[in-house]
Amino acid sequence: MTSKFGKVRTCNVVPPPDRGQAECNIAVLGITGSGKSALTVKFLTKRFISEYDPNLEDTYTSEEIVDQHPVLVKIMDTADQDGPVNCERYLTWATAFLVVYSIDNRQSFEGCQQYLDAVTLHTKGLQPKTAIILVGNKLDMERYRQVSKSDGVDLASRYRCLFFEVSACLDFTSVQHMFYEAVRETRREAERTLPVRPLFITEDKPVVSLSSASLLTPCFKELPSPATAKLVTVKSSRAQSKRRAPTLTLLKGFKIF
Ligand SMILES: Nc1nc2c(ncn2[C@@H]2O[C@H](COP(=O)(O)OP(=O)(O)OP(=O)(O)O)[C@@H](O)[C@H]2O)c(=O)[nH]1
Repeated sequence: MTSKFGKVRTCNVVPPPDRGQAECNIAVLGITGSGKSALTVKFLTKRFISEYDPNLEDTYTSEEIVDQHPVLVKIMDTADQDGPVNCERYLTWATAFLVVYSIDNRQSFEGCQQYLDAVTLHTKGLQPKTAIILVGNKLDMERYRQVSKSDGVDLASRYRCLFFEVSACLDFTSVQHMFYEAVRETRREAERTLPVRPLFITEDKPVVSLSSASLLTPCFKELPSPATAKLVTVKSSRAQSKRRAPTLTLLKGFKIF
C-alpha cells in the first residue's frame, strides 16, 4: 500500500504513552536486622550506615535515570516488628517488593517466606504483575553463612521471583543494580500488559520508538523532563506506631563510613 508518506503497512505496536510522571514504588521487607535500612541508605547515599533506629519506617523519594529514562523511585523502608501483620499499607502501595534476609541468619531466611506469602497472595491475579525480588544481604559475612546460595535460588524459583545476593557494606553497584532491576521489572510488566492495537506507520522512518520507557502505563509513566541531579527526599509514612525519632535525623544519628 502507498500513501503520500511513502509505503505504509499495518503493524501491531503499543500506543504512544501519555506523558505523566514515571514512578516506581518499592517496599523493602524482611525481619528486623536483615539490613533493609542499610540497603536503602546505601542505594540513596552510596554509604553504609552502621547504626540506626530500628523503629523508623520512612518513605524516600529519589530521582533516578534507569536505562537513560528518568523515574521517580519511592522506597518504603518498612519496620514490621511482628512480621507482615498490618501490611496493607505497603501491599496496596508498592509496585515492587524487595524481600530481604541476611545470609548469616537462618531465621531471617525463614522469615522471608511469610513476606513472600503475603505479597504473592495480595498480588495474585493483578495486572500488571508486581515485581518481587528476594535479596540475600550481608554477603561480606560469607564465613558466617547459614543460608546457602542454592537455598536462596530455590526459594526464589518457588515464588517465581528474581534473586540477588549483595552486601550493604560492600560495593554500591550491585545494590544499585538490584533496585534498578525492580524498576526494570515494573517497566517490563507495564509494557507487557499495555493493550496492543493496530496502527498505520510508514516504512521510511520510524514513527513510534519502542524503547522501554516509551511503553508505560498509569502506574509507571514518563517524567516530563529529564532529571539532572539526584534528589532524595524523605517522608514519614506515619504507619509505624513504634516510631520514635523524627524522619530528618536520617543522617544525623548514624555513623557513616
Ligand atoms: N556486615 C554487614 N552488616 C550489615 C549489612 N547490612 C546491614 N548490616 C548491619 O545489620 C544490622 C541491621 O541492619 P538494618 O539495616 O538496620 O536492618 P533492618 O532490616 O532495617 O532492621 P529493622 O530496622 O530493625 O527492621 C545493623 O547493625 C547494620 O549495620 C551488611 O551488608 N553487612
